[in-house]
Amino acid sequence: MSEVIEANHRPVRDVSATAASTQAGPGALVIDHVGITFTARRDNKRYRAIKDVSFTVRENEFCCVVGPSGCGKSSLLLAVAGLVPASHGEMSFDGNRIVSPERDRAVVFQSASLLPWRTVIANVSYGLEMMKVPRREARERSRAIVELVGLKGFEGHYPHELSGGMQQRVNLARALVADPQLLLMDEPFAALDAQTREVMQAELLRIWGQMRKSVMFVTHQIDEAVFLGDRVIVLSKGPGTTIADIVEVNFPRPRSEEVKRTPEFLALVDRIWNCIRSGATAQN
Ligand SMILES: Nc1ncnc2c1ncn2[C@@H]1O[C@H](COP(=O)(O)OP(=O)(O)OP(=O)(O)O)[C@@H](O)[C@H]1O
Repeated sequence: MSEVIEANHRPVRDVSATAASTQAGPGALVIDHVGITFTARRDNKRYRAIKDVSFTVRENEFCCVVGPSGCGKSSLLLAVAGLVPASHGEMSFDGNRIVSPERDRAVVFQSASLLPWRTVIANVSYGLEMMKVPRREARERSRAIVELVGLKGFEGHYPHELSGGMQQRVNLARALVADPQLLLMDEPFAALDAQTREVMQAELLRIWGQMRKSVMFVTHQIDEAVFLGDRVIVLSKGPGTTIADIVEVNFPRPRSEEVKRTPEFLALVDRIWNCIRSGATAQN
């Protein structure tokens, strides 16, 4: 749910913005007192999705974002991608202000949206073709990424010949092939069955371990966030979403499924779950 707002709303600044900006090193994503509003077509009024959110994603960090349905997770991710403007606040990546989509940031959505008339390798190389990368180089880079995501041998397959998990691997390869510094993932495994989802979580960690990108990963699944992330940002209930908690996850890497059965893991899941369930409001 979003909140209708007055036309002249101005955000209140507090100490967390300063903290967010100064702790960020090079290669960091800085989200500094960002708010997001939408103008609804139905009544032309402005509705606030995100009220005031500040956090950083450090270079090479795997940062997960969770929160109640409708709290604005996807909107925030789209804003970082440069696809939705912030109504106030600032966002920067690697020191550059975010105002539009750029090649340093790639997005992976829940739906793979592959081009059905193109093979796996042609889907993956499409972005490079658009960037006018020479054909041979584009093919070589695409082959390497297809292998990295575990699809060696399937280069000539068409999307309809692939399982949902394999399609999502292609989707990931499409995002990675242009070598972005920041990967933005919006519920990428939500449409997969539980077993495939677990496989893909492990695969994503393996790939991330090899490529070491910064990742902002939005999910509904708290255990997924704790399993994957170095930190979990917990957003408060909308409307007027802020940050409810920031949870450090210190399990050693590489992580295996076993960690999910440890008391420490379950305690973190519980902490986040209680925070979301209680409809917590801002502490940070
Ligand atoms: N393009 C848009 N126009 C108007 N309102 C929008 C638009 N996109 C999102 N919203 C509103 O902003 C709020 C946040 O939506 P958003 O999809 O970002 O939340 P979410 O936390 O990702 O939700 P979910 O977990 O259910 O996917 C919602 O109230 C939604 O209706």
